[in-house]
Amino acid sequence: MLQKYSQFMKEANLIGGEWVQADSGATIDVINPATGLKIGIVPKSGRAETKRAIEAANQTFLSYRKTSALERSKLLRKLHDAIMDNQDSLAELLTLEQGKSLAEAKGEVGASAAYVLWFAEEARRTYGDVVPSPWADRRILVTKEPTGVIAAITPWNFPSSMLARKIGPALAAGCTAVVKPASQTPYSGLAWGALCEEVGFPKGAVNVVTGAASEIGDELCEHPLVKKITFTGSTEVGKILIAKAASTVKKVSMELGGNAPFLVFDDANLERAVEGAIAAKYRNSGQTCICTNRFFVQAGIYDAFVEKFSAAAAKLKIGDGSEAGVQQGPLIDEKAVEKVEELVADAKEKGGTIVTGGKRHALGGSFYEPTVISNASPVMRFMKEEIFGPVAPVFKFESEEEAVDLANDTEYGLAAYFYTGDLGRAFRVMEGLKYGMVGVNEGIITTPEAPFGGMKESGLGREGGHQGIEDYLDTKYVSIGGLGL
Ligand SMILES: NC(=O)C1=CN([C@@H]2O[C@H](COP(=O)(O)OP(=O)(O)OC[C@H]3O[C@@H](n4cnc5c(N)ncnc54)[C@H](OP(=O)(O)O)[C@@H]3O)[C@@H](O)[C@H]2O)C=CC1
Ligand SMILES: O=C(O)[C@H](O)CS(=O)(=O)O
Repeated sequence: MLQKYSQFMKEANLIGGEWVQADSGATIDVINPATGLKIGIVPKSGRAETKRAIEAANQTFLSYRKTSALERSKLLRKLHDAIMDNQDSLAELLTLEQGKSLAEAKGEVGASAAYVLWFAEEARRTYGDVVPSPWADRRILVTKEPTGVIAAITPWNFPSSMLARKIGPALAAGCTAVVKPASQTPYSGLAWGALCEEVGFPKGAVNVVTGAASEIGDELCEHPLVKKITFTGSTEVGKILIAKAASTVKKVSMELGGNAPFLVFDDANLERAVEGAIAAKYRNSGQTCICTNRFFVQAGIYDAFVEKFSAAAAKLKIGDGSEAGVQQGPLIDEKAVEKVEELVADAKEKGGTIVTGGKRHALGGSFYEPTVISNASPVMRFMKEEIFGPVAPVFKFESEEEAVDLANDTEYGLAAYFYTGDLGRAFRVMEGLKYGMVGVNEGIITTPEAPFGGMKESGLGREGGHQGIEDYLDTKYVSIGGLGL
């Protein structure tokens, strides 16, 4: 029987409105992480195809930039509706290539639509200014104009919603885009091209190329017609892109790695804290940049928290994300599991206690048991390294000051969470944490209305909120004389 997702499973690249193969005919296999089986292929494009995509995007930009904000807003609303009308198919495709549970995949597709709807509204609010002139015979205007062709490079962990946070504001502002999805999860990115085509965005507005990351990346970073690079992925790759983008002084938005702390104070609501901890740790099998990486629990509540938290983790249903009721899918690949195994072994060598999990799941492949490790200590690699897997080290602390110092002891600054029932403590800790996003008594905080982004080496810029469209606009100051005033 034809699977619902097949209509979106594009085994081609979208360049200037045409679905094409790589010039060389080379392809990349796409693997289902739950089964290890090949689900399809995509073109292995390189610099030449990327150059053509950039030129097509620029040709379309010359006319698309002149569309009215209202026109762009209406197109984005149609895109929102198309995503929601196809939510089940897009979610099936996402689970097939990324492995997350269908429930989480549907949630991610819903988030994609929500970001598009938000930017459909923001499109009509890119206000400028009329400034009181210091000259009686002149008038001063400040206007906002679309930046131009933007390049979007996205990771495998949220292959749909990461694009929503880039394509949404770009199209809202009047920009056009060249997209490079992650090679392990290309179909959700290619589906964006199909959806934009379906709702009537002009050919060349959104171009999607798959293939050799460094080749495509180099062309995107070096081509003078690309005016902005927006990237979500590792800090390591982000630094490469920032350096390469400097050659043509491109704007950059970077959503990079994280090392989220999760503080639980003695005065916290324990049930609420455990519920938030499960959500903040095990979403997408721990493979999100804002998943908790380090739990810090005050001494008075430590044992009770570890007991309840590990019991809840042990109950999570592991399996193929396409199966009903599954809460935890596989990790993205064997390399990801090996990294998790290294970090767990390091913790055990340094005195950590495995309370639950701590090994590969009986299902085999890249399935790993939800894991809780007590007696965690700052000498463990968890303290500095992003786990990107379903492993929760729980550290103990005594004082509020110690907790905030431990939480801030990292070069990252993306998301942080803490639970307390004390209002004064809430403000002291919120203001003391050096993170771009803070959850207070909440473990899930992402929403289109709020600016998503980090401090320090977690990145530059914000996605979502009214801030999210600013990076796709150029500010122009106009001084008008000769008016005979
Ligand atoms: N701050 C945030 O919002 C998020 C941050 N992340 C971070 O990303 C990491 C996990 O995601 P992962 O996909 O492995 O990250 P990577 O940085 O390895 O890859 C992200 C994207 O960059 C591409 N890429 C890799 N090397 C280059 C290059 N030299 N030039 C251009 N593009 C390149 C990849 O292509 P290809 O797939 O072909 O290699 C992929 O599309 C973690 O550190 C996580 O914290 C992830 C999601 C969100
Ligand atoms: O890639 C990620 O980790 C996402 O940014 C997490 S979220 O936006 O889905 O919360």
